[in-house]
Amino acid sequence: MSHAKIGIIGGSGLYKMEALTEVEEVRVETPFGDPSDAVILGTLNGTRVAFLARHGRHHHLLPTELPFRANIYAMKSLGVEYLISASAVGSLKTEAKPLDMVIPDQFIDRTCHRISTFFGEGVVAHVGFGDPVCLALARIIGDAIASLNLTDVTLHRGGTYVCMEGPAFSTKAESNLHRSWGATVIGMTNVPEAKLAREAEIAYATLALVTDYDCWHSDHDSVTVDMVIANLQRNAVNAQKVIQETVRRLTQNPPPSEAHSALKYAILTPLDKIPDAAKEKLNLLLKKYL
Ligand SMILES: CSC[C@H]1O[C@H](OP(=O)(O)O)[C@H](O)[C@@H]1O
Ligand SMILES: Nc1ncnc2[nH]cnc12
Repeated sequence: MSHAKIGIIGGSGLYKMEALTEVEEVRVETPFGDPSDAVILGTLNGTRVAFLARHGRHHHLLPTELPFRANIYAMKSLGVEYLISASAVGSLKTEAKPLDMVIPDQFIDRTCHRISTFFGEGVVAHVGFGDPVCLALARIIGDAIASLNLTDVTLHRGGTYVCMEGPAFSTKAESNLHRSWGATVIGMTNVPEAKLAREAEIAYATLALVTDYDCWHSDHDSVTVDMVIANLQRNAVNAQKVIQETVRRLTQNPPPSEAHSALKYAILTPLDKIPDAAKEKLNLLLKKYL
């Protein structure tokens, strides 16, 4: 059966993992519809991983259109316990330069058209999200970057990722507002994913690849799609090296994660009052508690 403990969601400019061998393409059916694309199962230095192109391999889905629930459910159904998100981000701080890598440890949610929960329809749950990424996984990604001594890349451990709705980029007023909040980077995708991963008890962390200075920096042009993709392409080989090294470290030493028991005290509805339809739809997430 198709199975992988480690999942990777590749964002803008990272549509494929070149180093995968023994590749198997799986179309996963979920109660939440189709994922963004087929999940690519492959082997990375002896470890089976599941890779998904967040916007589809041909980048046909807007951030608002992403089937976040289907994507996370698909990863869960393949057995994923650790999920690495690779994402293009704009920088909100001078010191985080294009080509740098940031491992955020906080998020600010500015989305307004996303469904960011598996719950509802008779079952209520509130997961803890004070630490929105798995700090153990974040540390491993940071250690992987540090060990590679990548030229022209500065690692920033920690930082706040603002998740905006998009698809238009920010205005200068918004960009300066986000800066005044002390945020480090901005993107359009990671918060719904992180919330759903937490509900699915998957440890989630982000490798944020800086592609631009958004639109606030007087010495740099405002962000354009060309700029994002050009810088991401310059960094795609490095990003894949980081993912490979992270997978190697995770395989050698999979850390305990609080995310793996996130639902333990989160479900409010008495189990015997949860409607059968909801129990069936969410069986994959709820079965260990039923
Ligand atoms: C192509 S620029 C805007 C686009 O890039 C980022 O995507 P991802 O997080 O999937 O790498 C950003 O969030 C926007 O979706
Ligand atoms: N400046 C920016 N704003 C939002 N998402 C981005 N992705 C890459 N750069 C971005």
